[in-house]
Amino acid sequence: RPRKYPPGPNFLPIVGNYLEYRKLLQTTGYHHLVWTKLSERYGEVVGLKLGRMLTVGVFGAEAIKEVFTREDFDGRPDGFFFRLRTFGKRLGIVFSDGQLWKNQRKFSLQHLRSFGFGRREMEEKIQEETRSLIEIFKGSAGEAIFMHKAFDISVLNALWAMMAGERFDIEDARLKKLLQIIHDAFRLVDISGGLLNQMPFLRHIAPDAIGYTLNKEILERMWAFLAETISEHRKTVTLSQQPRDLIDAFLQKMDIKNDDSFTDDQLMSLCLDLFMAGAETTSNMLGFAILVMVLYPEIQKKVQNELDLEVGRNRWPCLSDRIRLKYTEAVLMELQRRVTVAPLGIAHRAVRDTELYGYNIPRDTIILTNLYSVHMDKHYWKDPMEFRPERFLNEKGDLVVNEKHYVPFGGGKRRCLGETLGKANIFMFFSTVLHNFHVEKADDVELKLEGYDGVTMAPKPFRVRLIARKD
Ligand code: HEM
Repeated sequence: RPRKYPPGPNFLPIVGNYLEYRKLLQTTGYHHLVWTKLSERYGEVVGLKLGRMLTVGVFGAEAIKEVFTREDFDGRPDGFFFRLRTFGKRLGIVFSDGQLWKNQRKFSLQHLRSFGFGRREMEEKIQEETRSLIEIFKGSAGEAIFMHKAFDISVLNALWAMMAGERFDIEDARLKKLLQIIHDAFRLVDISGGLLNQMPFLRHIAPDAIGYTLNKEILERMWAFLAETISEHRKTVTLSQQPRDLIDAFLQKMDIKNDDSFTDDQLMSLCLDLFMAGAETTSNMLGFAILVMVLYPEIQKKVQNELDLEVGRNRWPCLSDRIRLKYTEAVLMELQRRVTVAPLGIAHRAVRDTELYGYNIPRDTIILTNLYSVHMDKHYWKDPMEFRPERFLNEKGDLVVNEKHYVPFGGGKRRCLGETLGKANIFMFFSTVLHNFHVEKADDVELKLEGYDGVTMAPKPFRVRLIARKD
């Protein structure tokens, strides 16, 4: 153990704490709960060694805020698993760091904005998507339909319009398959990169068992899909025309050659990152949102009453209604708290030898911010397991939130880049579905808010019946 490393169980040779971790995973069922157990024993900062990776878990609002606000922790882990996605190099945006990440984050935000991100155009795109999806739902009204991934393509479309200037048909079989593969990829490992990162040599011995084979297959499919889109752009883009989308803007920047981080491999990696980050989280959250409506019919009724009062029956909800739809907003905030779709956030890395809470953190240690522990803090939330939207409303019915204790999108310089889009999509789809339909349970099985484990939480398959509401 490094000197004054955060407390935790003793390391074994080669495997470190891997075996103990695995045992705890079997009993708790979820990676974030393994860490919760360790935190109960060792405190706010817990130090493990998983295979060859020093990995530190950080718990509670205070300590996590410190990680978010200190530059020492702004890095992302390096290693086999992370490089596998980016041609053996450190590329992309989610798992890159240093100057390349800074340039790419700035570029992405600037250009997503110029193609509508956070603006009226984005809302219009989302509205188009809600209309298409509601049409499809109306076609199957009254039937039992699966909801755990019903929003996959719809939420991706607004992002894809800004990135690639196109939308997908909601029934597009090829894309459905691709998104299924992405869901699978997110279930395959946890955010620390799993065994592929901790003991990469195992891929030579047991490539299937540690997920190497499946991982490669998923990546190859994604690359093939993206290569096609990028090559279409390359054929038609010119330096003299206004860029049509983010891919155009990137290709133009490559031609000017004033920044060597704009390469073919980087374009592919950036698209992969944005596509995956944008596709998985929002869709899962909406799946859970519908699940909550089935689990708590009285909350569903209250949301619908508020929609009828504030929006009326003559038009559909829009983003500017949000400030008046306080209860609906509180339901969505409570949802993000209770589900914490990225329970361990996205792994950070100490970029230099540093300390946290008096413990030494060697350079390159992986830091896992346990966002779940912030949202489940008994002292702060009192009854964290309960689904109670009222905790976000004061006596006057106004929304109240303490940013330190509510971190679904992380914080600091690494905070989620897609927050505005994610929130807009969630609000628009949720409110429009409830404005149009009563949501009823379709099967006689017990439904629970607990989802599949992985990099993100995903709702398990469930079906509902959508019953059209009267105008
Ligand atoms: C409900 C929806 C979403 C949730 C809960 C969510 C949550 C998060 C969290 C917790 C992080 C990690 C913050 C950290 O490192 O400490 C993150 C990062 C990120 N998210 Fe999201 N996200 C959502 C939607 C989106 C969307 C729609 C996009 C699409 C553009 C996106 C793109 C990203 C990117 C690119 C990063 C990495 C940022 C960086 O490393 O600089 N996210 N997100």
